Amino acid sequence: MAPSLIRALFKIEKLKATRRGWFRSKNKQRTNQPGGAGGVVGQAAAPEQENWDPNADPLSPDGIKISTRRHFQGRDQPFKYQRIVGEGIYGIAALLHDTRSQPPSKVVIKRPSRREAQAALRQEIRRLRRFRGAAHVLQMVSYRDRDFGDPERDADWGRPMTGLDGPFIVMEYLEMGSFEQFWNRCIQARVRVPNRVLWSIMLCLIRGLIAFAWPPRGSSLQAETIERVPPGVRPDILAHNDLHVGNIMFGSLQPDIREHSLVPQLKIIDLGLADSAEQKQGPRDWDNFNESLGQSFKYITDSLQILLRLITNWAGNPPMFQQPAICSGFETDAILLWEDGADQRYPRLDEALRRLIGRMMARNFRDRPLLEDILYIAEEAVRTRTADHYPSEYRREETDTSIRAFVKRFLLDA
Ligand SMILES: Nc1ncnc2c1ncn2[C@@H]1O[C@H](COP(=O)(O)OP(=O)(O)OP(=O)(O)O)[C@@H](O)[C@H]1O
Repeated sequence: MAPSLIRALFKIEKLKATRRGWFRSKNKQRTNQPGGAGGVVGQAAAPEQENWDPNADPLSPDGIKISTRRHFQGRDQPFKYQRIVGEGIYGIAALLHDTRSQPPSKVVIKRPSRREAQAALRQEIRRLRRFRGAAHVLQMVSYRDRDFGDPERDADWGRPMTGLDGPFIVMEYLEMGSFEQFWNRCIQARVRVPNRVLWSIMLCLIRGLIAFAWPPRGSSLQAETIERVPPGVRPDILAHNDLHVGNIMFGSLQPDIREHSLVPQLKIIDLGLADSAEQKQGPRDWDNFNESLGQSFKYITDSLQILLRLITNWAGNPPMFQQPAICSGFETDAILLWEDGADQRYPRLDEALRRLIGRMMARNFRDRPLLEDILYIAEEAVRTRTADHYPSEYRREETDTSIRAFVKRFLLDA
């Protein structure tokens, strides 16, 4: 192959890998604050006021930070400004304390810091409306956008937001940070992630995928419901288009819901680039559906593959241009798990999980299992696996007590 072609291919692969989060973490700082969300450079570290330009253009990152802080520092304002939790190309995300609720709760407001980013935020509002009620997608609490009229102006939300320019989104606060931060912590500690935690993460990712195939389109008061495959309903697929490890975040523990009583649920965020799959791929048919869903599978299992790499504490970059490995007679891109000798290298890994990932990442989407089937397998694993399922030498790290300690160390107290 000509060197220039190799270089071009390498660039494409690196771009893809960066997108997936393989390289991103090196350039990021962690906030290291208890419950601190966000992994974006420059957030909430130094005293914010001193770093911002007071004469900044109102529609610039500094200008938006200043106007947000000022607005929510008003004396009668029930939402109290806390800090910036995220900053990106789009704009800023600021944490607010809602003093009216009992006990007081927290929400995040996302505002664009560039004119060009306003359209993406409007798109995100449009998309988030479709996901109302989805347990594994970020939930919007309120918003303002001309296209949809003023915020859902009930007495609760309208008044505190008066005077704040749209578009903006008010959303639930995901207090335990991103999958990427979690991954970094695990890598640094060279820790093995228990199988039952991996299964729980896998189930969340599958449920998120179902939400993207059948967005619930709930009302503004819709309670969150666990995603299931609706029998006989054709999917209405939305492609996320930016599903990297920084855009998957941890929510909270839910003692009343078995699935999340030990491990917090994951939520997909940042729907600014989400788009209908059919717009990209022409008229919808089942092949298109499978293909676009297959692509989402790949993003999702890329995230999971990163997690699985923790088991060997391998922090290097993935090999490029690799031949696929073979799993159950199919070519798979889950190479790390299925290349020769991988089973001996990951002796603690639940074989059913290894096989499921191998099949989900089959290179040919026609070889991938049906969504209903992977959901069933993951649900059953989360429901029925206890420490007793695992060989005696690995059992200790799979007990409820060990998992609680793991979650406390790497998520709750991190
Ligand atoms: N609801 C939330 N709760 C806690 N932190 C959040 C929330 N929403 C966003 N963040 C933080 O802000 C960061 C940026 O948010 P988001 O991904 O929505 O913006 P973006 O500029 O579109 O990002 P990207 O660079 O991934 O495209 C997130 O990575 C996260 O750290």
